[in-house]
Amino acid sequence: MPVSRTRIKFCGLTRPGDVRLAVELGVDAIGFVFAAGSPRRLEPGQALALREAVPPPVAAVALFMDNPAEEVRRIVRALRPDLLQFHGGEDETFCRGFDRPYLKVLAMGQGGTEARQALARYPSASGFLLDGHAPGQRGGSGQAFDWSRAPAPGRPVWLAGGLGPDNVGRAIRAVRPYAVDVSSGIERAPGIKDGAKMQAFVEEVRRADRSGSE
Ligand SMILES: O=C(O)c1ccccc1NCC(=O)[C@H](O)[C@H](O)COP(=O)(O)O
Repeated sequence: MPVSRTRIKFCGLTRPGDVRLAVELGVDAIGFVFAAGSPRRLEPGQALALREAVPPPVAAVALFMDNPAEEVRRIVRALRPDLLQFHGGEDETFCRGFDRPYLKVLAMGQGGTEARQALARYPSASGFLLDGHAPGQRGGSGQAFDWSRAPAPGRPVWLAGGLGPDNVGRAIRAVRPYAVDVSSGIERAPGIKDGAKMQAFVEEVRRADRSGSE
């Protein structure tokens, strides 16, 4: 039986060495944060150097949270990201306005009951990233949610929120997502990734995929 491969996204990288290690470890996507107030937020010049360290087929993901459209346009022009990720109250018209595929984030934390309704509001979304924070909160919070509440939208689910080497195997078995996404679970400080945790996370995802095919 072929092994189904859970894709991996590392998010909130700020250092070239961490990007190089992520690529060597074989992750499928690397997220760069432009959300205001994030300790992982990048300045455009810094982001360009990091983006250039991401070779195809690894996807460079630009991440926003209610950023003004002109700022999103400027970053898309400069970085040429493969995928956008919208974490705030951005509606379908806004999200599809940058000529790039995008993920819409659904906040699944306490009070996040609108997830299922939200699926129908983003018909052009390439997929949905389910995150553990509450609506209106920033991501990168290390908060998990009850995976049994994960919707099955018929489009790729990127599972996030409080994942790490210790629980990502259980998360994969519970949700069978298209991809898993992690930020604080592979860090020693916000934006400062830990190489050993990065490697352990990838190994645990591969282990879960192998056990899923046995
Ligand atoms: O990472 C941030 O600082 C951030 C700030 C504002 C909005 C979103 C943010 N991160 C988005 C991500 O895709 C994170 O990887 C996701 O929320 C999971 O984070 P964690 O629970 O720390 O693994």
